[in-house]
Amino acid sequence: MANQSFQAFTFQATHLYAENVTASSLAERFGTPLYVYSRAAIEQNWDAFNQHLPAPHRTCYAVKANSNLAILQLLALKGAGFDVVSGGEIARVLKAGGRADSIVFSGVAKSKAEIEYALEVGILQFNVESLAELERISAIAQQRKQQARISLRVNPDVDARTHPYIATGLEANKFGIPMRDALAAFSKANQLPGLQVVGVDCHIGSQLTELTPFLDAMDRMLRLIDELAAQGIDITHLDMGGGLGVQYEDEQPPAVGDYIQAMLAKLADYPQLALYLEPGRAIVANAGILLTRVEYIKASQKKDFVIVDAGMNDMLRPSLYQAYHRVENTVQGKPLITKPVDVVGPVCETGDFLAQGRALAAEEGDVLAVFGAGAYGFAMSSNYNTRVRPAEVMVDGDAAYLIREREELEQLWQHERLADFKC
Ligand SMILES: Cc1ncc(COP(=O)(O)O)c(C=O)c1O
Ligand SMILES: N[C@@H](CCCC[NH3+])C(=O)O
Repeated sequence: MANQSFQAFTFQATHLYAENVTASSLAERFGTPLYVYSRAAIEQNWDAFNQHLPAPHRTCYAVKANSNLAILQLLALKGAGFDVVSGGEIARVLKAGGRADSIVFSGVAKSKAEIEYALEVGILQFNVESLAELERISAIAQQRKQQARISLRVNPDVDARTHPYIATGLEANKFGIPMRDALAAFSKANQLPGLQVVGVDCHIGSQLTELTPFLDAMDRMLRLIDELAAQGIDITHLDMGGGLGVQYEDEQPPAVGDYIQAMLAKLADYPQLALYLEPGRAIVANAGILLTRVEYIKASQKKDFVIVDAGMNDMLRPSLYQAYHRVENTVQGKPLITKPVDVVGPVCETGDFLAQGRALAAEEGDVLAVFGAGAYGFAMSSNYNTRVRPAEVMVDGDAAYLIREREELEQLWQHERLADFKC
């Protein structure tokens, strides 16, 4: 609960509110499925990081968690930095008014064109994931008569104790350079003419609910920084990535302040080091819900199916990770369905569910809210089954801004062409 002092989505009497607006009025006005975000919640989550991590430290919001332009705009107005993983995300940040020199560029497969683009616009630094990438960036920077600022992402081989699909800090994962090769990699980077080595980077996974894996990884990074100093390579910042978890069900993740203070305490003997963090989920997850309307109720022997108009194409986390998201009727007070309920979508996959085995009150036409949908919700949506992706709305007090129009069918095949078949 520690990270949830502000509750953007609350029941008042029988109705769910998003800030000061009822969820049912939003569903009526904008249609469903609909992602709804709270400006105040995003700002409060951001402020928690910013307040505990003053300059020269930096918070770079991980754009992949939710890349809607209005969300990036809001964070840019608050002075955020950004962590990106593609040229597309760089372009989004710039389009939303973010500063190029606040961008760190992560990711294992940066293309030549993306590196060119990043150097062209003048990003803050590259988080480099392999020796081959070091050489590629150096060569491109040299051709452009530039020096690229780089951090090397080191894989500390620490168990993040999270879902295996979102753990990234084990040697078996594709990310970063193994710890045992790190010294050699830094020494190589230091000799490459197009590079300026500035940092050490690591990111061990997402939805972490304990401090210990972060602190273990940090100890390993600080030992490496000592060894680098002994070799004459001076590091000016340590990027510990993102990964702080949120409460979806009954997890008790550390509070932002405790998480940051524990890390800053480890820097007491390193006055030259700035700490960078790249939170995604912790900024937006609990600042968003997904509204979906009940199409049908279908009874079966052991359980009932509440069939809704949002599917795994709109919200993939339950299907992909068996992730738990709280689901509630936006109008309370109706009797519970007597059997356990699976909330399922329209997509033709058995794995198309938003919730399983729940106690729920629902009738045809009701609007349900899926909580914790602000991170990796719309961002992982698709057009599978030729379904248009949902609209997105940002609520700010009494006001609701449409920040993404619902797609239209014609847009789904606008880049397809009928072939000129010979009959
Ligand atoms: C390099 C990097 N930084 C930051 C993040 C953001 O992670 P989270 O949303 O868990 O804070 C990720 C995603 O896991 C990542 O891969
Ligand atoms: N997509 C994941 C998080 C992945 C983080 C990316 N490195 C989720 O929904 O939980």
